[in-house]
Order: sequence, then C-alpha cells, then structure tokens
Amino acid sequence: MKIRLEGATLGYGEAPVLSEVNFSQQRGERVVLLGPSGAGKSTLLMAIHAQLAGASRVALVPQDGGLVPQLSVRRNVYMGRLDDHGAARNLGALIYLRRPIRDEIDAILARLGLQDHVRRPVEALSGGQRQRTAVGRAFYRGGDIIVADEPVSAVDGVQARQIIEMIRDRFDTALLALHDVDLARAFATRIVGLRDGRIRFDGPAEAIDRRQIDALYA
Ligand SMILES: Nc1ncnc2c1ncn2[C@@H]1O[C@H](COP(=O)(O)OP(=O)(O)OP(=O)(O)O)[C@@H](O)[C@H]1O
Repeated sequence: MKIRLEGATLGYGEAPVLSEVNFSQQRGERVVLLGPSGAGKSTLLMAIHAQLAGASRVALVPQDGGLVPQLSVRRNVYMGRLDDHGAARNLGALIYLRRPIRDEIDAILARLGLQDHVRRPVEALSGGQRQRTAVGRAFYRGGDIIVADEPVSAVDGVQARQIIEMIRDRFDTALLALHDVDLARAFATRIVGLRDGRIRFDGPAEAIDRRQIDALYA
C-alpha cells in the first residue's frame, strides 16, 4: 500500500482545485480530512483512491454512495466484491445469491441496522439507509484501507458514532473526510485541515487544537 503525493496539482479542468499538495499516509494511520465545503476534501480523496486502485484492495465509500437504485440492498452490498468473480457468476448473482454469501451480507447489514431492508430496492430507502448500504458494501469488500467521503453525514449522531467505531474495528488504515469535528477527533490518529485547496495543517490528532480547526471554517 503506497500513498504519496508530492507537489501534486489536482483538479478537473484548467483551474486546479489543489496545488502543490504533499501528502503521504502509512499503514496503520487513521487520517481524517477536515475543512469547509469546497475545500477540496473529495478531490484529494479521489486522487488517493486512484493512486491506490489496482495495487491495493480499497474499500471505498464515495460521497454520492455509488449505489444502483433499482437493485436490492443485498445486491448492492454484493457489488463490493464484483471484481473477485467472473462475469458469469456475477450475472447469476443478479438472479440468485448463494446461501453463504447471503448470510455474510445479511450479518453486515444487521450490524448496520438494515436487517429489515435487505430485499428492498435502494431507491425506496431513506438517505441514511442508503448511506448505511454504501458503508455495508465497503465492509463486505474489506481490504487494506477504507477510503470514505463523509460516510456518516446522513445518519443520526448515535448511528454515526457506531458506524465510525465499526470502521475503526474493521480497518487498520483509513482515510476519511468528515464534517463532525468531535467524531474526527474520536476516530483519527492524524488530522489534515484543508481550506481553499490547500493543506493548512497536518498532524497527530492530539496535537491539533480547537483554534486551528475553527480557523478552517472561519
Ligand atoms: N467534477 C468536478 N468538476 C469540476 N469541478 C469540481 C468537480 N468536483 C468538484 N469540483 C470543484 O472542486 C472544488 C473542491 O471540491 P471538493 O468536492 O473536492 O470539496 P469538498 O471539500 O469535498 O467539499 P464538500 O464538503 O462540499 O464535499 C470545488 O470548488 C468544486 O466546485
């Protein structure tokens, strides 16, 4: 697993969103990106995901969930391992999921409080239920690292804390964008503050003080 950006410029068209970015992450670190809307958190996350993809197994929770609305919760979770199987098996899984697979998926969904929704199409779910489905897919996938873009923004505070704890228990290495500063502090070993496309601070969670964080959002 190698995460290293040196002097990177990241963006979508002509104008860069992030310039001269230096960022690296070691195995075992839980890094949280903080910063106001538009600071560049998603841009940085997706650049790192692109760097990891192929070389490492990454569990991804994209900001928009990336779910297939017409398919059931269970099948959306199954998608987490789509690339472990051939096309024939995946096509078959659209019609029938074998018992051991179903049981494994359902156990994850139960831990996320979705046991009563496993057969429902994602399009019939609430925003928070969808978000938990996307998290479930990442758990089912597993891997060397989880990269998650505001994975608990649509659930209530109690659920958010539970899900963040589940992420911590399941993945040694994590890179998350979060809005909730207290949650970030509880989870992270390291906090990176972004504002206007620049990294304003980057250090051990316990060394980052409230003033630095408030300045991001001022
Ligand atoms: N697909 C895109 N095409 C062009 N510009 C984009 C695209 N996605 C994001 N941007 C721009 O890049 C900048 C940073 O956006 P980004 O999504 O990385 O911020 P963020 O910190 O994740 O914000 P939020 O907390 O609102 O998700 C913004 O100015 C945004 O308008």
